[in-house]
Amino acid sequence: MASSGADRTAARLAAVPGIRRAPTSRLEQFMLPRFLDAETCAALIDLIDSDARPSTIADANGDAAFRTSSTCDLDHRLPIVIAVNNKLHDLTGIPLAYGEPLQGQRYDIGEEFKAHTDYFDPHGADWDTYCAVPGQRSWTLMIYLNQPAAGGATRFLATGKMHQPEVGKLLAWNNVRPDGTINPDTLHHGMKVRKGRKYIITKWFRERPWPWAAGELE
Ligand SMILES: O=C(O)CCC(=O)C(=O)O
Ligand SMILES: [Fe+2]
Repeated sequence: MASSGADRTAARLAAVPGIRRAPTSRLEQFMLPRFLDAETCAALIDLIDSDARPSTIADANGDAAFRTSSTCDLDHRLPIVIAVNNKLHDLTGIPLAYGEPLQGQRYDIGEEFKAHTDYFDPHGADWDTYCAVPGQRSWTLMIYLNQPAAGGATRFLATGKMHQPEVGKLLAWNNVRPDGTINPDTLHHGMKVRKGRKYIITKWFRERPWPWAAGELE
């Protein structure tokens, strides 16, 4: 089977001018300021506001307050979404076919996404539903679209680092280890917004191609 190339993404990212790698061997994680320009971020915020629904999680854990944000499925046929997807593909070297549809997330005051990992539990009840075809998630690419007046940092528990939202800033991390097993050291917390609103977009790549309909990515 053709590989997604995700195992080469860390080396590729490490060579990007201005990128910073987390100084740890526990996970592959990077931060790149100003990956998207302010105009693109503002346009994405408008799209998210036009079509947001309550966020959900796989393998429900009984905590109704675990993820309290809103989610927007961004229409991949829109020119701006095509442009952002292409940029993420160029950055990671992972072909577009391996990406889930791009999503937007919005957090109002008091909303958060408690400490979690983005991979699916291979033994969890929802594995077949979400992973039978595309397989496990590999890389997460997350971009802050704005800077809320207070709160909304993303905290990685393995590094102790709190990443502050800034317009266009990108975070990237590999949810699996080089041997393909899940990496629990990717545990992270989208912390409560204290003032204002927080907007991000997220792109998750998979081990195998996403079941896009024929011609959908052209
Ligand atoms: O909002 C954040 O800072 C984190 C978001 C996140 O972890 C996710 O969407 O999986
Ligand atoms: Fe996450």
